[in-house]
Amino acid sequence: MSKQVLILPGDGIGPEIVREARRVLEAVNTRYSLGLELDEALVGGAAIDATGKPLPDETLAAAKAADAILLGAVGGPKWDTIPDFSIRPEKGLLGIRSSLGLFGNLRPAILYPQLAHASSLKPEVVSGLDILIVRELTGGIYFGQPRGIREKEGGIREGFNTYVYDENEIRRIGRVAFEAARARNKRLCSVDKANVLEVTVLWREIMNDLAKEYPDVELSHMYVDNAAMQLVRAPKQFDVMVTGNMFGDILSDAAAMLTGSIGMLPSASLDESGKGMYEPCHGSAPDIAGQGIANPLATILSAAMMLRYSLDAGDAADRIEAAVSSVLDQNLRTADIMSSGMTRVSTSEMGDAVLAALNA
Ligand SMILES: NC(=O)c1ccc[n+]([C@@H]2O[C@H](COP(=O)([O-])OP(=O)(O)OC[C@H]3O[C@@H](n4cnc5c(N)ncnc54)[C@H](O)[C@@H]3O)[C@@H](O)[C@H]2O)c1
Ligand SMILES: CC(C)[C@H](C(=O)O)[C@@H](O)C(=O)O
Ligand SMILES: [Mg+2]
Repeated sequence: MSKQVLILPGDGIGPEIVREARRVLEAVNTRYSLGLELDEALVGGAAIDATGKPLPDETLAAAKAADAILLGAVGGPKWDTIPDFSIRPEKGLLGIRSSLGLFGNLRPAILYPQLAHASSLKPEVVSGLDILIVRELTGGIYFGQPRGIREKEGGIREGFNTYVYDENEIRRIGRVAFEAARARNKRLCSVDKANVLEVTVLWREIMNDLAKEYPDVELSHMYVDNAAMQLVRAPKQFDVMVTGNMFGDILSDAAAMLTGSIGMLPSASLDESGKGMYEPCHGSAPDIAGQGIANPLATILSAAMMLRYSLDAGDAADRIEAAVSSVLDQNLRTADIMSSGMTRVSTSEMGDAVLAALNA
C-alpha cells in the first residue's frame, strides 16, 4: 500500500537541505520498496509570495491527507516587516502544528563521537551525550489567548500574551515524556518556573501525579534558568527533559549546540496517533541561504525519524543513521561542523556522501 509523504521546503536554506533529504528518501524508497509517494507544497514565505498566505488551504489539506510531513524551515528578513502579524512565515508552521494537533515534539540531542571536537564544550563534557527534549508544541504562551498589542490609558501601548496550560494538555505531554523515559534510561526531568508562574505550579503538580503511574521512572524537577545552566555545565546528567512550548524552544537550541551544531538536531512533532511532521530544529538561516553550505544532516536525520515513527520503516531509518555516521567517519564536514584535519564539503556533496554510504 502506498504512503503519502508531503514535503514542505519552505524558505532560506529550507529548499537546499530538503533537496538532499528527498534524495535520501528516494533512495531508501527504492531499496526497501516502501511505496512512498512524495509530493511538495508551499509553506511560509514562499507561500506568502505565491498566494498571500503562509499556510494556503491546499497545503493544509495536503498535510492533513498525508501519512507524514517533512519540513525544511520557514522565515526570513524579507517577510519580517509585513505589518499584518498574521501573515508571517512562522504562522504557516504554527498553523500546521496546531491544525494537525502535533502536540508532542521530540528533539533528540545526540553527540556523534566523531563530532566531539566540533562542540563548543570540552569533549569530556559532551562525549557520549544522548538526551531527549520533549517539548509541548501546541499550547502554552505560543497559543494562549488573549494576545496582542493594545493601547492603555494615556495612549501607552502594551504587548501581551497569555501563558496557559490546562491539566489535560499537561497530562498528555507528560505521558509522552514518561513513556519515552521508560524506553530509555528511566530518568525524567520536568523543567518549569514553578517559583514564579502559576501555570507551571499546575504543570509540576500534574507531573507528580503522573509519576505515580510510572514508578519505574525517576522524576525530578528543575527551574528553567537552572536547566539552561546545567545543559552547558553537565549535560550528561539528563536523560529525558519535558517542558512547555517556549522553554522547550530555547532549551533545544542550547542542546543542539552540545552536538556540535544546530545543523545536526532533528525533530519529530507527533499527534495522539503517532502521525507527524518532521523537521530540523534550526531555522531558515538567512545568513547562509543560497550559498550551498548549509548542513543537511538534521533534515536527513529528521527523514529517518519520519520513517521510524510514522512510516513503519525502522530498517530504512537505521540505514540512514548508519550512513550519516559513516560520512562523519570519512571526515567529511559542512562548514558548521568543520574542524582541522577534516574535509570541507558543500550541502550537495554531503548529500552525495550520505547516498554513497547508503548504497555501499
Ligand atoms: N522550524 C523553523 O522553520 C524555524 C526554526 C527556527 C527559526 N526559524 C526562522 O528562521 C529565521 C532565522 O532565524 P535565526 O537566525 O534565529 O535561526 P536559524 O536557526 O535560522 O540560524 C541560527 C544560526 O545557525 C546557523 N544554522 C542554522 N541552520 C544551519 C544549518 N543547517 N547548517 C549550518 N548552519 C546553520 C545559521 O546560519 C545562523 O548563523 C527566522 O525567520 C526564524 O523565525 C524557523
Ligand atoms: C519558527 C518558530 C515558530 C519555531 C518555534 O518557535 O517553535 C522554531 O524556532 C522551532 O524551534 O521550531
Ligand atoms: Mg526554535
